[in-house]
Amino acid sequence: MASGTVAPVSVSKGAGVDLIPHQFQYHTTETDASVLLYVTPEKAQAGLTKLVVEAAQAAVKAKGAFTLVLSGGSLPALLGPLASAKGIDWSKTHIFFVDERNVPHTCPDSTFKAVQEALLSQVPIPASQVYAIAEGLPVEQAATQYEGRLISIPASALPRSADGGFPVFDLILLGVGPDGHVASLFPNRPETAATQGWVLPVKDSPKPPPERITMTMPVINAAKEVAVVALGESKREIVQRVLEVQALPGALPAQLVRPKGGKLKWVLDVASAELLDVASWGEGKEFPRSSF
Ligand SMILES: O=C1O[C@H](COP(=O)(O)O)[C@@H](O)[C@H](O)[C@H]1O
Repeated sequence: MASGTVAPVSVSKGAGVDLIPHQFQYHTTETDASVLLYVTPEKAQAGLTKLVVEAAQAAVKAKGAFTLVLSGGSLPALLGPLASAKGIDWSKTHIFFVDERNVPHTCPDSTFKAVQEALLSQVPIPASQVYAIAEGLPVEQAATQYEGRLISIPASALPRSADGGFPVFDLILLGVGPDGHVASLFPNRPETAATQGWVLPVKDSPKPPPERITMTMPVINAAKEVAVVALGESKREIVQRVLEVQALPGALPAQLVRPKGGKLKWVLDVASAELLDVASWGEGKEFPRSSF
């Protein structure tokens, strides 16, 4: 058995059958993990919207602020419905980027640009609450500056973890690349193995553009909730590898995502879940857990 994994699994079907046709709970020693499997990408998008609204409401009720961390790639295009969703107080919402490309905000590669167009331009969020990467800096400085901005946020809005003093974001939305990378934490790279630091520079990313900044795995794993969103046929192979095949150390960053004491959710649709051995899930499925 992989270290840190504990069966059994309780399968709960029918929690909001329309939006969540199948919800599979995985309980591990570190995190409360589940897979939300939707029949269509549209229903998955609606499920993602609901998940964000619920996290926002809980965070504002608990501490008067909601910290939401976003990824790039295919994720921003799914965020549009949040603009009209009821229940998010944008004046109390703070937006961060789990990783960002070191490019101008006008560049098509900029995650900030994609999120701005899909969501932020549609909602009344104060500009000071959107934590974009600084433009035009060498990537090391961009990472240091981003980390410094996070450190300056009071613990009342962004608490620190008891274990290591990492920021505890309310919700981090991740994508997963075909090689299993999350954020800009790529397989077999030193940034992925980092156990210290909040934000690191990436100078030669295997996926273009080469310069990026990224939050570290300990920051991701300090979050209250992490949702990995993987929709469509192009994700089916990596979803199966991450959820069902224990990788060699360092080979699959997505298998390192285990928010300590927080919740982990995988948001899938039928196309991305097609290669999963769903029939065996009710018999005590374990999440594979590789190390770096
Ligand atoms: O480069 C990146 O890739 C991942 C995955 O993107 P996807 O398009 O395959 O969904 C993304 O999560 C990350 O933020 C981004 O910088």
